[in-house]
Amino acid sequence: MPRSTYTEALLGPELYKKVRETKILVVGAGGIGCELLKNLVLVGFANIEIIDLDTIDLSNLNRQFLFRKPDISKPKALVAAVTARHFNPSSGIEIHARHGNVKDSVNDIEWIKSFGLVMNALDNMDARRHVNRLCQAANVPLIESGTAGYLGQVTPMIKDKTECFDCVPKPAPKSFPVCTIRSTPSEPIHCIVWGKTYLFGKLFGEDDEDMDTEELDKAKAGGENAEEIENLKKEAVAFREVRKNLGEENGPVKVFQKVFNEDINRLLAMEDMWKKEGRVKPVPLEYDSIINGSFETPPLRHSAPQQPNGQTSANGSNAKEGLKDQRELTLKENLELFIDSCKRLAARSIAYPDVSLAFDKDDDDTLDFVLATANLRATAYGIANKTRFQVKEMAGNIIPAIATTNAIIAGLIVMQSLNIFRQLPLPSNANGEAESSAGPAIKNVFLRTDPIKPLGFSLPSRADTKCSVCRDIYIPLKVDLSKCTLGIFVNDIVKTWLGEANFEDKEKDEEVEWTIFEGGRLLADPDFDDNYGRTLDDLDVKRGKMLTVRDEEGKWRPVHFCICESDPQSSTSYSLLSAPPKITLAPPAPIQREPSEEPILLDSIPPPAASTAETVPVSSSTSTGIKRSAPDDGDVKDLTAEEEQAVKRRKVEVVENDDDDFEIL
Ligand SMILES: Nc1ncnc2c1ncn2[C@@H]1O[C@H](COP(=O)(O)OP(=O)(O)OP(=O)(O)O)[C@@H](O)[C@H]1O
Ligand SMILES: [Zn+2]
Repeated sequence: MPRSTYTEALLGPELYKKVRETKILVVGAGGIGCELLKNLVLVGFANIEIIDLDTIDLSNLNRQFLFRKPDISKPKALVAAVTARHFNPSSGIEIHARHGNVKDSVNDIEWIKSFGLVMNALDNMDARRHVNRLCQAANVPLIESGTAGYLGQVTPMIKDKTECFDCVPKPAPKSFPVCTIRSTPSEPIHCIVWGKTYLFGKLFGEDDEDMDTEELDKAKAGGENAEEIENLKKEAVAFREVRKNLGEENGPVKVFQKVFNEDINRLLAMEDMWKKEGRVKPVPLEYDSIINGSFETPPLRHSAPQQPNGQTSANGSNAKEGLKDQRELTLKENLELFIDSCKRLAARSIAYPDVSLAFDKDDDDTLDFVLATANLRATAYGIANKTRFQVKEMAGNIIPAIATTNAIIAGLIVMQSLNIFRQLPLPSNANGEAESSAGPAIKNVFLRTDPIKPLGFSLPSRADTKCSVCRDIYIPLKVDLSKCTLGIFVNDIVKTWLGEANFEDKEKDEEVEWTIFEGGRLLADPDFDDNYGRTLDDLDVKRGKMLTVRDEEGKWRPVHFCICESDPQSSTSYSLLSAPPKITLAPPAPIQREPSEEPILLDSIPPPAASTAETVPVSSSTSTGIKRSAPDDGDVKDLTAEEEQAVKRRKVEVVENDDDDFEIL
């Protein structure tokens, strides 16, 4: 009996038909994407497109199980599609795999409209935002997802029914004041950021004098110590000298001398700096005495176990024990590693003078350099040292990725996709009637570290009426970019076609004045028609971009014309597919979120050991139990100390997750 017999019996003929017929898009073939694709194929989704820009890396293999060692360097999407098909070979499943960026211009509104549902399995904000806007513009339901260690979430986003990805502001990337990083560090992370973004850049990165001055001027304008900023400017100039001599035999020792001795002495001379409460004066490091073992290590500012050899251990472990990368280096070892990694990097800079080096957690030379510099600086400031493993995790912004979490989240995505199919009508049946059936409510689902209640859900919030993504108006515009001028666009499309739209609350004789933007570029306004004679091509308005039209007064919501490929049959330079839309008023004030929109934990919770996708209840029965806030975005979540401990204790498979979203500085 074919596999589909059971699925059809479970889902019922109506839902199963939707599963078979709806074309779906999976964006990302990484940790979640691989699990998801396999699930979709097993359930019987028969018309799948998957897109991923990346190729397979060795570090993906421990959790992206559709890939094997011989697949390394091959496109993820292509390999994932070939492997996943074997999970359900008999059912005529079509998987169209594409190796490319979802942001490519060919992936325009017309393309996204060809899908009945989109599922994101991404790892960065930028791509998520892009897909969200496309889906909102095209009115295609999106299921957003993310994991961070043991945490995860699945969030359906449906235009006019739920909030979108951009309705909720996202936390700004973590950053530290310039002076904390450059002069007064107090935590290991400050030393790591200094080594990775400052010292590394100064010695081996692009030497951008203007950017340096700009950053320092900004810090000064922001109220940071003016004298210190002037000193830092001088320091930047001195670096240029040191950098020139880096390739010489004693170049790295000179760098050490400057950075860990002279610069620290210079800082100590600034008496005022150390008067501030809580500031701990650093101790200059001395090359010779560290090498001959006579250097007296400064005490730690926060008490931590002292090793018999004078070395301190951040975690209390013996400095000589443990796995190679999980052992703390001695001060002398850090110094030797600093000199050695400087030599290796200098040799690379000399061999390829036109290529500026960049920190990469998987590049041993750069990681060794950051490890050694961070620990030397930490020692000078009485801050606990970190192991290579810890520095790699912190400098590489690594959030442990756990295969099981990805698998659970992928299962929940499929459950939610079935809920969406139950709730939403299919485009139309043969008779042109919309098909829909009632079913369990669409929910946001959260995977948490609470062993008693690992799964929680909330009913989706309404869209924020001020959201500039999902509340705006989108119109596909098929246009021959080489023929259509901005003048035609403004006069024929905006003033004439859009001018005939039904504007909410428009006075009889009210004149609307329009401003035209592409992204952040102003192309035209009532007093600026210089570009009218230029074609859209000439103005770099390409397929996949949007021409945004705003009324000068900001009374109505903006209208975005989404540029699509022109119709080859069309004799005109553009074609609009519909009548002008209703132009609604822009909202007057931000809305207040209602307390009832807080996440609610599930009433019936599956036992932790059995918390698989199949055991997640999908009934709409809700509980008014304990309320907890959900992670706003799985992939930007910092693990708490408790969660970090849990990761270590359970010795789960911990793998690297190069999260593009989270930046230290
Ligand atoms: N703009 C984009 N277009 C297409 N695919 C994208 C885009 N941005 C990210 N991706 C893909 O999304 C997937 C996310 O998967 P995941 O979070 O497991 O990251 P990863 O890169 O595979 O793993 P790691 O970062 O730990 O090495 C990746 O395969 C990545 O290539
Ligand atoms: Zn929104």
